[in-house]
Amino acid sequence: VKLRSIPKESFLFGPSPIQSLPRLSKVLSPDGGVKIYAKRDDCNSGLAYGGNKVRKLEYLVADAKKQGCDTLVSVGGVQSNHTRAVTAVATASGMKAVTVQEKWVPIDPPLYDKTGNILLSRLMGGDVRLNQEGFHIGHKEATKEAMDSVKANGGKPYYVPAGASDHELGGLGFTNFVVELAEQEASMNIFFDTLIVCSVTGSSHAGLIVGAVAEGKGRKIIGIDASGKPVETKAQVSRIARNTAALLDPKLEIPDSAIILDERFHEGIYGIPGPSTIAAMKTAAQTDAVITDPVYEGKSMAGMIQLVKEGAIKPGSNVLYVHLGGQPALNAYSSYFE
Ligand SMILES: Cc1ncc(COP(=O)(O)O)c(CNC2(C(=O)O)CC2)c1O
Repeated sequence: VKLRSIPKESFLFGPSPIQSLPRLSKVLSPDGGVKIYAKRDDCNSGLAYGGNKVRKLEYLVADAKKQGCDTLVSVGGVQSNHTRAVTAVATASGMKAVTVQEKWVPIDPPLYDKTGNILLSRLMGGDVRLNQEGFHIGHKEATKEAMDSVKANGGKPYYVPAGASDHELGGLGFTNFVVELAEQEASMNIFFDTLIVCSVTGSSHAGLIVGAVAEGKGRKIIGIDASGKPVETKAQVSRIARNTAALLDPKLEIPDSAIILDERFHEGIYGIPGPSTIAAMKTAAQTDAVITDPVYEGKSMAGMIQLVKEGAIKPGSNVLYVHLGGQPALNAYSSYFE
């Protein structure tokens, strides 16, 4: 109830589509024991390829407007989907965007800082500021400088942390995702007992946990770490989940058992695909033409494939792959697919 009373923008087309993946299901569960579907948050909005950040930013942009801000300031890697989404929602809302893009991934393949997400941000007129700072999911010094520069120019900046995650409103988007999912399940007459989601700055995963615990239907949320720093990610997921629960219903307890992060698929480092990521991307693309990216969804797809294959997901399960986006960055990683 409280969730519906919190203001949000309308950046989404409506409920993101739920798609059956029959050929992938057949490959992973030949006896039909496990059925796999995807909820396509990568197709959730007309704003510059949409994705999970657009869903989260519905709440943060409403807050920015309430505060009379005119510029969104945020941070990510060179090929950040998040900073592209911040630029998109700012532009569509008649606001400006300043994005600090750091060297979160220690590689320099052809066109890495010219194509994909950063190209989109520039095309939308974003103020894109590159630096050489390394990866971390926390708050970064360079964003403070960017905030100060906006103020110095008479602007009123609104700070959006990495991934729109470590923010009071960061978990609401994906808590609302579960409400939306339940409505779709009712009309489809199905229940997805297991959700698989990529986890890095953690508020997509955290929001799903809050939604699942609040609805009390025993829905299992399995986060697949892609940060390569699972201790930090798990701590941030836990913190965001508990802060979001407290915001919505002080009596809502998030048990440790609800916070599941599988650390086997990050391939040792954020932002670089390894063999299992590339193989998973090809499996998804070559069964149901589901396109994933080498930084995020390719790693959660690898996680889902392994979890189904090893029998960690019991027969009779309906598994929902939560597709959060990321495809534009593929163009910066073409050298990995030659
Ligand atoms: C396509 C895609 N899938 C999953 C995730 C992980 O989501 P969380 O950050 O909410 O854990 C991202 C995040 N991306 C970040 C970015 O800067 O793009 C915040 C890290 C993502 O873009």
